[in-house]
Parts: sequence; C-alpha cells; structure tokens
Amino acid sequence: MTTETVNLPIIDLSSSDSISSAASIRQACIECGFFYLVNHGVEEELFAEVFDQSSNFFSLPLEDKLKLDRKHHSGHSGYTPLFSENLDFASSSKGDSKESYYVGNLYDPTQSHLNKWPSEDILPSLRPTMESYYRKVLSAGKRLSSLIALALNLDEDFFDKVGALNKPRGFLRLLHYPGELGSTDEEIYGASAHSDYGMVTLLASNGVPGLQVCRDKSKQPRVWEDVLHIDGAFIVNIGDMLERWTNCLFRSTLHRVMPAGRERYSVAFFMDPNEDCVVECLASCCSEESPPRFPPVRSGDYLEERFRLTNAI
Ligand SMILES: O=C(O)CCC(=O)C(=O)O
Ligand SMILES: [Fe+2]
Repeated sequence: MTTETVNLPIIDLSSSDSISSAASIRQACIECGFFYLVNHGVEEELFAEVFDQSSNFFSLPLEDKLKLDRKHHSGHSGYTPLFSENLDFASSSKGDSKESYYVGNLYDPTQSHLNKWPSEDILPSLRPTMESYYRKVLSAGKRLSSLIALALNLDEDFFDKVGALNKPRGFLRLLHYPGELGSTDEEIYGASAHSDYGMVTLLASNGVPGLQVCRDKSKQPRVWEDVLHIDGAFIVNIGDMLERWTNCLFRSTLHRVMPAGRERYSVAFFMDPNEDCVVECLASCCSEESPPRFPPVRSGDYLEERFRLTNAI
C-alpha cells in the first residue's frame, strides 16, 4: 500500500500580516496539528553546524555516550541508547531504533549544570553550537506563540501573561536513526507512534524521509501519511498541553518515524510552559456542548508524569 503525503500549510514567521498567518495556523492546528514554518531566523549555516555536531556526537564510542546516560542523571538531560525507549504502550516492539541526546535548561544559569556534555577535549564545538541554536529556536518559538495566541482569539501576549514563556521549559533533542533495516520479523520503528507532551515542537531534519502522521487516531486500521521535508523549514506540531489548553480544538497529532534504510538525523525543540504555569482549558474553547475535558494541571507535574511513564518501560 502506498502512503499518501499530507498537505500542510507553510507559515511565514516574518510576514507582517499576522492576522492572515494566525488564520492559517488556526486552520492547520484544527485540521492536523502540524504545519511548516519558514523565515524563522535560524540560518542555513547554523542548521548545517548543528547536524555536523550531532553526527560527531553520535559517532563517539558507545562507552563515552553511556557516561552521559540520561537514566543516571537528574534533570532529564543526557543520552538515550538504541532500543531504550518505546513511546507506544500498545506496541510490543523491542523499542525504538533510535539514539538520542537531550539538552535543556539552557535559559537558566542556575539550571544549566543539569546538562551533561561530553568533554570539551573531544567535542569542543558541540556546546556552543547547541547553545546558539537553542537561543534562536526559542526566539522563533516565542514569536510563534504570539501567532498561536492570535489564532485562538487571545491577546498576542497571552502565553507570557499566564507565565508560560517566562523561563519556558525547552529541551533540544538530537536524534539519530541508523540506516540499516535489519532482518527480523518484528516490526521495528525509528520512533513508535506518539504525541508530544508539551506546548509546541519545532523539528528540523537532514532530509531523510520517515516522519508520518495519523490524523485520526480513532480510525482503525490507522491511516499514516508522510510528512515531506522542506529545506530550511521547521516542521511544527502541537503538543498535548496545548491540546489541553484548547480543550482539544487544536490537535496533538500522533506521529512516528519509519526506518527509511538511510541514516536520519533530526533535532526536535520541545517548547514547554514554565513548570509553575497552570494549564487550564480556555474559556473560549469551552461551551455548554463542549465542557472542559481536563482539570487544570501544573505544567511541571504533568510533564514529570509523562516522562515517568515513558521511562518506566
Ligand atoms: O525525528 C523525528 O522526525 C521525530 C522525532 C519525534 O517525534 C520526537 O522526538 O518526539
Ligand atoms: Fe514527537
């Protein structure tokens, strides 16, 4: 069976017509929860540098990477080895065929010690490159959040006012999917079906295909559509916390990565609300026919629980 390609709008972050951008975002988030973002301020050279550094990192000997194992560190930073994660509780697969490396807390000098970096002697440019990328992608994410607020008919500084974006909780996740397909009967995923936990995710990749979305999770069997790569564009998707905020008006869509037989690198930036921000269904997204489906929740508590469930496997 051939897979169809999903048609996603392209949002221009530099456009002066924020009303029309907000309208496109609203439609995209209601229909699919995914869209492309261009003119976001992250230069091509910086993307190239990020993917170079990512490739250098994953080429380190396994024992060096395991010294940074996320399991042994607080703060959710560090390395996750191949097959260590299964995002889809319903799947019996042996774990995802990917390795990853998380860095976070870069906004806050009092938290940044929680990051685990390889020694500067072996990878001197990894840290400055990721710090610079983090700053730029966070700035794009904050500008995008004003458009998202407008898309919800809220003031553009809504997410600032509710304390979401003053020291947001942002994680960069470098991902590496090895190219080999292996020969087993078991179904192997690069990343198994999941939705993201937070507010929005800004994803960049080296262009090797594999990302797919399932726009209707209630339909069986599931229908998966390919998300094509566009050079220089972020693929943006809504996370579960924004779905809660909007009482399911905006969709946190299931997605996965299928192995393509070629090495895929991607970098996800998860922009999540400050941990003390309370995420509560917006009045404008609720009505008598559509009462709030979720109780208010402190962002930090919600995320900790989601991390705990993923790592419990
Ligand atoms: O690597 C990708 O393209 C997707 C990664 C992803 O969905 C995730 O880490 O949440
Ligand atoms: Fe994801």
